[in-house]
Amino acid sequence: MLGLDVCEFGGQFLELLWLTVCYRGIMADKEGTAPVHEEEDETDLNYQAPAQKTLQEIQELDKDDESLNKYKQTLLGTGPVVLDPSIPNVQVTRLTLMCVQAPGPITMDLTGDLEALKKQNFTMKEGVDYRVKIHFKVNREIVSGLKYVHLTYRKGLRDQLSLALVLDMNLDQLSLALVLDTNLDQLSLALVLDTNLDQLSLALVLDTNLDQLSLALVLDTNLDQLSLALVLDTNLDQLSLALVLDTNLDQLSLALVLDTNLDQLSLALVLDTNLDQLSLALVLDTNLDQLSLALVLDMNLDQLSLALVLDTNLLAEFSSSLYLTPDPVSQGFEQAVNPSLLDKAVYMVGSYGPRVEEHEFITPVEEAPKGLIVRGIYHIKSYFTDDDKTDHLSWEWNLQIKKDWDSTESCISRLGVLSLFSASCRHGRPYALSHVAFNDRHLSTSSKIKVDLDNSNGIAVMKFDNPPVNSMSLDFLTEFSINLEKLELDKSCRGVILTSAQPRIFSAGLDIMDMYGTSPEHCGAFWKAVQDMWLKLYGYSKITIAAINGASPAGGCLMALCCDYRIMADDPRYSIGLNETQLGIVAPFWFKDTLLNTVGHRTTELSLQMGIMYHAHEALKIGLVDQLVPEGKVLSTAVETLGTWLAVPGHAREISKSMMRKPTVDKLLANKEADIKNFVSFITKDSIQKSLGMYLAALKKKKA
Ligand SMILES: CCCC/C=C/CC(=O)SCCNC(=O)CCNC(=O)[C@H](O)C(C)(C)COP(=O)(O)OP(=O)(O)OC[C@H]1O[C@@H](n2cnc3c(N)ncnc32)[C@H](O)[C@@H]1OP(=O)(O)O
Repeated sequence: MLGLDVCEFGGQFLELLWLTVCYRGIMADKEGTAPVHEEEDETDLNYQAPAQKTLQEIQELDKDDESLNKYKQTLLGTGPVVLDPSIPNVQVTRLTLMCVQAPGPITMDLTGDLEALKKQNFTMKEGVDYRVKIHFKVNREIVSGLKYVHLTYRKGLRDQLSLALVLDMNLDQLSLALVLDTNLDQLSLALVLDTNLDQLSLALVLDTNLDQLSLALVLDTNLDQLSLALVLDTNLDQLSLALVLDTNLDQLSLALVLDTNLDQLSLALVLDTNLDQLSLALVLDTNLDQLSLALVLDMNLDQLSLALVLDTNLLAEFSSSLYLTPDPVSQGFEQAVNPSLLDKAVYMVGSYGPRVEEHEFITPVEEAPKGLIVRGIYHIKSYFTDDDKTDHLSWEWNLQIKKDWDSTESCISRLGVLSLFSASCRHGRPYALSHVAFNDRHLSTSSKIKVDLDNSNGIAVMKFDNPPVNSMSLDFLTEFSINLEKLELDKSCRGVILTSAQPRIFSAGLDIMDMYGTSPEHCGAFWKAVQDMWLKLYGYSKITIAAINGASPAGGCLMALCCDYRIMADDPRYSIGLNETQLGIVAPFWFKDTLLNTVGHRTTELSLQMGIMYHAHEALKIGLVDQLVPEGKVLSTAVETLGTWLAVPGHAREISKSMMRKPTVDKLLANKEADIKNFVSFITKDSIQKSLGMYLAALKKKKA
């Protein structure tokens, strides 16, 4: 019966989706002009827009079908929410850089002065994982094929550095020429030294790119003759070095040390001659990120000293105490200073209907670039557009990649919550209050988790408050991991209790809406957030206790299983278990391992195959939970229990925990990417989507 309903429903739903696609054509006529993206490639798909339907026409279709109407509401919204035609149909309100490791949220307000944003730098630590989240509103009409385009330019980029140093001394003559030319791929150095205290010549030519290094050094002196030749040639597999040196006519010493591998080249050249003294030391150290050059020259025919220290990341700042002449072909230098397009990212946002609440779109996880070479300021042009190139919003901003975050204080103050932070400090519970303030102000207009740290005992209580059922959406998971990480770093926190602020439900597990009908990119980002939550919680160094005050299926059970101890409300209405198979999906290996490590092999086998939800007493019997207490005492018992755990020597407890759990954690760490791929390919399968759809429909039907 359910199957039949779902089939019919599926057909209608597909029709609805199709009509939504049709809507594109209409929207193109109604909105503003297209932004000019010079850098954007055009692909003509010869697409013929199907017959157009208005929002009203779509809403009229099958209007007696209740379940279809519910879906229409989800997809299309309830209808226009802003009638005023002077207000744009699509309003982009915020962009947030979501990063678990960030000391505070990185949010830009897009409803204010966009010009001011151009001058503002948003700091990101190199190498961190982040996602971009965009909030936007749709006011009147369905908008289709939304896209977020992100063009990244390097600001102040010097992808070329040229240095020429010419020195000419005339106390019996010394000439030195140093030419250095380097860009990201190539480094060329030529050093010519010529001195006429009865003649010395030195030429050093160094040419290296990522694959090949050539060095030639020729030294020639004629105070009763000295010759030196050094030839070095190396490529990816090979290094050749030839050094010829011989003289003792009034003393000359030369030492050349060259060390290179694919990532690094170090060269030290020391030359010492005593024909009334000349000393030269050249130290060159370069890798793909960095070039350091030190040249010290010391002449003593009435004395000349020269020191040149050059340190550059091949891109940005460099300094020299001597003449620094740009590439003679000044055009090259000019070009180097101008920003150049480094990257273009296009994210398909999708189609959305009018709704009072804001929609949000989150990009897949990206890794911030890492290394000295990439640190610096990037200029970003953002476009919120669609297939028809309507310019819903374009703005510019700067992203600064740094070795580390700005200090917490400056980061928070930049976001305008410093006053809240200091106010909370005055109340003696700096973490909890500042954090709550920070959540209220930034993480979302509706914080999904309340954190309260009691400084008198070091116990933090995290209360899930994501109505109606504390489902773990991408936002929830991100907020959870950030909170957990902050508590881990907070020395005044000694243990964490997880519980729910919602009546009768600890957590309904993963938010099915994040897995049903969403893009593969979204599924990937979502799954990464699930993994991160698990990795953080299962491998958490501090004591964790689950105070399970309600139903706890699937992901809710997993979260409880990650804790060190589980106290459940003794109420027959509440059940707990990994019930994934009941949804037609398979719990991944790390869900299985977490259960296995708690209740043993046989129980896990039964539990997973059957997707069993255990009532509180059964859960206690199989060891899935450790203690049952009346509902009103769940939290206080958790606090008491944590107190007894805190009496155990912390170091020994922590090592024991790690000893037990590390192999399980390592297993996922070693397979993180593959696990994401598996999940995405599994969850996006038609048959799995159908199962999820049926499960959702059954949930709703049960309610009806
Ligand atoms: C390789 C793949 C591995 C994937 C792993 C997945 C692990 C998971 O966690 S999957 C999620 C599994 N969760 C469940 O099966 C729980 C389903 N929900 C329930 O059993 C019940 O909702 C409840 C016992 C938690 C609460 O029952 P109650 O009667 O109080 O509330 P309902 O009327 O059922 O629900 C209210 C509302 O919430 C929606 N909802 C419930 N659970 C979820 C969920 N997990 N994700 C998204 N939405 C959920 C439910 O549909 C209702 O929505 P409407 O008000 O719109 O009808």
